[in-house]
Amino acid sequence: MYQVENLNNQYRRLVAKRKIKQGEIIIEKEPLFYSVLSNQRKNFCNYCLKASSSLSRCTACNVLHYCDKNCQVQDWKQHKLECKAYKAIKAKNFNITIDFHILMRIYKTQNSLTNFLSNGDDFPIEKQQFFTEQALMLLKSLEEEVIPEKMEFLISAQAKFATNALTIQDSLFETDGIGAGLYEEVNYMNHSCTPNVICVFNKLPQVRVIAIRDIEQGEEIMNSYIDTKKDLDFRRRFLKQNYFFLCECKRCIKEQNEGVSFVRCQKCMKGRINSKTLNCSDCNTQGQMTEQEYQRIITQMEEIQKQTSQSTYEKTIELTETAEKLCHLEAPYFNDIYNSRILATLGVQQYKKANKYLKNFIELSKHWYEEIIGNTLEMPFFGWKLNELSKLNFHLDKCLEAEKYSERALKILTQYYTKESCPELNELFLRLNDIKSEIKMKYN
Ligand SMILES: C[S@@+](CC[C@H](N)C(=O)[O-])C[C@H]1O[C@@H](n2cnc3c(N)ncnc32)[C@H](O)[C@@H]1O
Repeated sequence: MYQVENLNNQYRRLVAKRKIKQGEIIIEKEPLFYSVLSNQRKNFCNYCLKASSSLSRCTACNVLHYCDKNCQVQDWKQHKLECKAYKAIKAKNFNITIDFHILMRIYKTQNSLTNFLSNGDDFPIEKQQFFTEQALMLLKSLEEEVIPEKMEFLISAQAKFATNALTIQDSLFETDGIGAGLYEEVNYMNHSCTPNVICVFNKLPQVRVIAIRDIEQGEEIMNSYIDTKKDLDFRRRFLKQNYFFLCECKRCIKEQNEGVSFVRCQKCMKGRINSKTLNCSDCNTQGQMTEQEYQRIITQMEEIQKQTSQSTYEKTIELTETAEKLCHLEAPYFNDIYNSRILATLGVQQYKKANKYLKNFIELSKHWYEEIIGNTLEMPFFGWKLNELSKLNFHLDKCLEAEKYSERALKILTQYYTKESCPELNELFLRLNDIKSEIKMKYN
């Protein structure tokens, strides 16, 4: 279905060997190495990566958490090689990050990750010093001699992990990630801000790379390394700092040349201010806004985006209203702001309002995915949002609506997940049965 192309013997990419239809699974792979993010260790099992509120810790090192004896025994094959070292360094208050943990496993298996790009020299000097410190700490914890070959191996492994690690997501995309892993072949996928595939985790920690739109024969298969709803500045800055390239995808070039228009004109309150010309689309006078005013609005929107996720219901509503005066709803910040508004409204049990907001949110997201990113709506994200809408409608006793949303959600989600591996999908199947029974009772 795909092949690896090697340009100038240094830049690899994945290319479609035939037309790939939207929804087709392109790659399905187990990781070479994976682990839970350090800040999620108390929430997800280090072996099966499933969420649990009753994980138990390895009593010897107190670092890794497991859901049961079986997972602990399975992981012991690897963990026995590091447990003593972790106990020793934990006592010195050294923070065992996911990077350090994976580095340890790479070192212990002596996998030199030959096919993984390292970007070694591009890392800033402070980062290279950090890699050196971590390598020294690792050898010290194992009471091993520090020799140049070992240091070189450990520094290169860290650079390779930083360049190729894939974030492991929960199926509902509710967290910023539960872990990270290194997956062969997936590591050849380059970035685009208008990706044609998405990575999902149906059977943790296995990854599935799935086409989110039709891909033509010869087209490059590309995923996104970042949240595609971020603005041009953010995307380019992040990619430059972490992956050392200037993104020149079609979307970045278009936004760079034509600017974007989502800031509301503060004079007429109707038109849009173009980020390049600072002209309003409605009153159409030149220089409707100064660069400083424009930047102030962007900063304020970023601030509101952060604040709404941790505010009370009243404050969230107030902040959303302020945001609506500053920007049109297509602004990249509204996705998170709207999501917080839905959660806050559900929190105070105002289900009818939440239902209305959720419908608006889906409309808003449609705009993003269809017009800006150019994808279809057949993405898991929409499936889960439709699932939420179905739950809300069922709760509000609107069974016919609930049935319609559940069926649409199932149609999308079964392309990505199986009910045997994804408990949330199984729940959706069961709920649809309940909804259908309720409808039969009501209308027959
Ligand atoms: C996970 S690797 C992708 C595969 C890589 N091209 C290879 O040969 O192994 C990530 C690295 O690929 C390069 N890369 C990925 N996407 C790119 C893009 N859109 N433009 C330029 N370089 C890119 C950058 O060097 C980045 O750090």
